[in-house]
Amino acid sequence: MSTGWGVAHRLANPVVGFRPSRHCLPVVQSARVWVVTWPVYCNVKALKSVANADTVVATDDSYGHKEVISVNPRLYDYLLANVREPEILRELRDETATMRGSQMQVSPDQAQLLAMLVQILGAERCIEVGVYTGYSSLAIALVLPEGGQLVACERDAKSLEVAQKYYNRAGVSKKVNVKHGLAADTLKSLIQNGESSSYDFAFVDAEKKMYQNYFELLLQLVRVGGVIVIDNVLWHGRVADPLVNDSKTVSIRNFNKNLMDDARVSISMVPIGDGMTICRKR
Ligand SMILES: C[S@@+](CC[C@H](N)C(=O)[O-])C[C@H]1O[C@@H](n2cnc3c(N)ncnc32)[C@H](O)[C@@H]1O
Repeated sequence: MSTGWGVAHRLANPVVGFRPSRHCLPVVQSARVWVVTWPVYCNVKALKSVANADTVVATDDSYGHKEVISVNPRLYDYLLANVREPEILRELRDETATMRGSQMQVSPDQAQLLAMLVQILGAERCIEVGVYTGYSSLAIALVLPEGGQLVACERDAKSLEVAQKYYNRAGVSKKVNVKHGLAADTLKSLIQNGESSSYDFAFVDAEKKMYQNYFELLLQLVRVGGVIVIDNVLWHGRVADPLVNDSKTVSIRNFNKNLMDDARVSISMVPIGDGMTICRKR
């Protein structure tokens, strides 16, 4: 289990603050960047007011006076200190932090939630769309029973080399069926193979504009009661900003709206990492 959270992790994760020097404290959270100077950081009163301003996001009537909080850097550090991250995942995270695209990796708290869902479901057959260097897939594979299977879809061979190395090191390579290629093609071929309704759990974390496509294919592959988790549904907060209308944001926004109206699944949008929606097939 890890005991500390290094700069590498902080740089790799979009919701985590990081402290590169004693003189400034840049904080990246939900696409906003603040710079808090060191004297301010050291001033407990000032820090408290920063924390209060950024932590409580709603107490008004429209939320029934419920105090709704947002995760600020200090609180997120606390949250991370309460994640049980297996050593092998920490090592993979450290190695990935030196690589291009490391910010794409799910955060340790997200990986822990995925593993928890797999365990609650008693899942044996899983699919991941978008493996990168394998952090989330390894978190899933580690909790699969002997004989469990994870179909891991990824188009980038170089990333898969790293993932495969860690599957081997963790002793889970028998549980991971790596599919190198376009994820939609892999999912279609599973359906053609007669594997519809045979999967318990799926995690989607690849091309954002393909989310609706992946979802439709996975809905065929997952059994009734099975779960599909979609990452990046809050898209750095851009989905909620009507002034942001780039194609990826619009695509995720439309996907979220379609999901709201989709009677085939129960849904829960969770503000963890960059936002995840958990869908249970009805
Ligand atoms: C956000 S990253 C996945 C991160 C991974 N879940 C983790 O936690 O480490 C997205 C990955 O999806 C892959 N990808 C994007 N489009 C794809 C596609 N059409 N088919 C297969 N993989 C794709 C990218 O190469 C990238 O490695």
